Amino acid sequence: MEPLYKPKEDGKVQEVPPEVYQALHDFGYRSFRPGQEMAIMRILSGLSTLVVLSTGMGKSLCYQLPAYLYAQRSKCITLVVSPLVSLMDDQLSGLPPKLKAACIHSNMSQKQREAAIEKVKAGQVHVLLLSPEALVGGGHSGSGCLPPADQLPPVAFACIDEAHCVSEWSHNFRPCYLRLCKVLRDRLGVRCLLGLTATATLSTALDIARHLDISDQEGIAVRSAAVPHNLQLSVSMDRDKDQALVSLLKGERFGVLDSIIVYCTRREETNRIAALLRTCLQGPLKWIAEAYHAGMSASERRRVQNNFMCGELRVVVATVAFGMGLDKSDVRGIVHYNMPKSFESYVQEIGRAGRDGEPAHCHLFLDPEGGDLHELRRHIYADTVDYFTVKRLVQRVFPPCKCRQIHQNGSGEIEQSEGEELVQRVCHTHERAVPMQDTVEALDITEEGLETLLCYLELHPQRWVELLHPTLSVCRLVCYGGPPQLRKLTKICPPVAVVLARKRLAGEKVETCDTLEFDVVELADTMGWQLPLVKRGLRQLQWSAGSGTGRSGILVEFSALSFYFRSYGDLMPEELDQVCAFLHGRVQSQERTQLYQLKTCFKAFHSVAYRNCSFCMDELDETRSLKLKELLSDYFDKRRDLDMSKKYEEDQDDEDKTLNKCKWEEQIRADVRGFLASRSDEKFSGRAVARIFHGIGSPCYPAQMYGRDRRYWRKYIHFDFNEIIRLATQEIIRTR
Ligand SMILES: Nc1ncnc2c1ncn2[C@@H]1O[C@H](COP(=O)(O)OP(=O)(O)OP(=O)(O)O)[C@@H](O)[C@H]1O
Repeated sequence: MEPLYKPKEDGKVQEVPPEVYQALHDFGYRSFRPGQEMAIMRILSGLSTLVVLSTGMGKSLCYQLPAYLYAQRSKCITLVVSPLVSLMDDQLSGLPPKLKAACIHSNMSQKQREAAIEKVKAGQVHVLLLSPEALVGGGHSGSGCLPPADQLPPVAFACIDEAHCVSEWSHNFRPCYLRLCKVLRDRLGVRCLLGLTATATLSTALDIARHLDISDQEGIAVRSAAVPHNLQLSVSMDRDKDQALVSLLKGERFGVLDSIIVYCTRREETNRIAALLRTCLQGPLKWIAEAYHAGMSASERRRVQNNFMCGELRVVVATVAFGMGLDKSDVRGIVHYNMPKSFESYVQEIGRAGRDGEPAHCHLFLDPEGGDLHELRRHIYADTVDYFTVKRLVQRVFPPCKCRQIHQNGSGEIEQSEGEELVQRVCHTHERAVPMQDTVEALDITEEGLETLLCYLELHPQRWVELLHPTLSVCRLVCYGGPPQLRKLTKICPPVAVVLARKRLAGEKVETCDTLEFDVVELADTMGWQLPLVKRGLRQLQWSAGSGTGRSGILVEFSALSFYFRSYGDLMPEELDQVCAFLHGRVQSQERTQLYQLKTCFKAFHSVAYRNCSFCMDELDETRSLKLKELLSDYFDKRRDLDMSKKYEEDQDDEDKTLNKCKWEEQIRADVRGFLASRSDEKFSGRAVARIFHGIGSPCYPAQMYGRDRRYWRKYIHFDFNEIIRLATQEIIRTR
């Protein structure tokens, strides 16, 4: 769609016209907050923009105002993609009354979704809120919920909330976000994208900007200070954290504060600590402390949140589930009972305090033994895969094709150039499907993990694969009229003829056959037909020709939700090795980068920590608070490599490692042998054992089952994960 204003000759935006100020007033605001003006003018000029602004600084206006102004000029919609389905209804009701909006997400019934789409088609909606899955597909349906672009009003622009999820180096990469940009551009013809995020380092912001096709300098509209000035930060390393927490909340700094959130990592802990605080604290408020976590019922959570919002509840002891979308400006204190998983999380969580600009206090308890650090490391290891698994995946993604053979038969030889033999690509890619559930079980990786690996292949400069929408790939066709009915089908339905002919070639008896089951993606690809056409043709077999509504006595079912993509089939063995090496290297860099960041985070907190909280519970030494803020802005504002694996390697403390090795190696080996003997009827890889020793569940070795044996589960959480893999693999080979 045409932008509302033309950018100036030099690509910069025009002065803000009066109608924009008018709209701002219509929304009930007197002036713009920093950054809003620039972002809004860029969107109205059709220039893609990334807005990085701390929570509560007013990011939403950056899409609301342009959406409103575009809709004033012509019939169009603005798409807003937001990953927090649970907050979508709140977001909807929080929109300015002038903006008409609807939402579509996977938790809605089919009927509700259809009603929303009807409203959109009828032009009654300015803003359509969507979950990423509703836009790009995923989950069980495997397809998005939106009708084709030609049935929708033109899209003015699309806003991507939590835009950091698009960067594979961000603290919260979501592979479906990559597909999201593609779908918006290719399928819906969107040219102007607005990315919103509260937390991104400068380097991540540049990476996000690249994905949003923002090339100009001003594309990253705003970057606010990492930590607001009104927050006072402190860290301490107490041996008895429970006692320290109670003392802190009774001390002069926190004792007078009304609204406090205490963040814990584990759900069970929130209950325990809330009970502890109820016992140890007394006060005028009706409820002193309550727990909040995602495992509680929706009504319980609502009750706790409401009591906190209206000021009747002083302390909420919560997991990070609490606070997203919380619009309470006078939260006065944030306490981290455990170390947060990254600087991004820390900044986001403390950013929930003092939004009204008044002073607020934040305190973090750092485990002196590094217990939290070990706990957080587990999550990093949970996502990584070994070389062998990568190889098995690569075999599934690049099954060999016959293109080279056919090409050679045709042209006689492979072309040569300047005396060197070149690997000539003769295959122009094939459409393939890899069933999700099967692969999850066979490779013992989560669906999300698999999708991430496929994304890496797509992001590689050589574009090893091109990802398409997930699809159902297995077709089952049953002829209730028996084998003669199936044979008749071969005359009217070429795909059925091909499947049957292949069976015959494979030496199967087709005369008695009345049921077929086949990979419809592979079939369509071999025939050179488009998949939707083949599927439609097959589906139509269920209806009698001519009669319109009569059943034909043929059942056609599609199942097995699969990753669906285009990939080459003529990769030489050395190229396949290269692909494996690339993927494995990528996974390792990611693991090391995250480990490095985690360690950096721990070191930073450690460098400003008091020995115990008695040093900061009554008053605060400003210098340590300022030093932590400096470390945080250094982290967020300096440009540095996204891949920090080299730094991690440099940083590895060899001495420490060998010390650990000598002390633990024999014991770990003995435990591996003991573990294998106790489960002699099962098969384990070194990684599977290491996961169990670290207390990490996986699709094939779930925590519910393996966590019961307390002898081994989590036993070596403090010990280097990769080292356990090495030891376990050696022991496994030895016991074979
Ligand atoms: N220009 C403005 N003038 C005054 N108030 C504003 C302005 N823009 C936004 N606000 C107010 O600031 C508050 C926070 O805005 P908003 O919810 O958009 O923040 P946000 O950056 O999206 O936060 P989060 O990251 O939590 O989603 C809202 O109450 C909103 O009404």
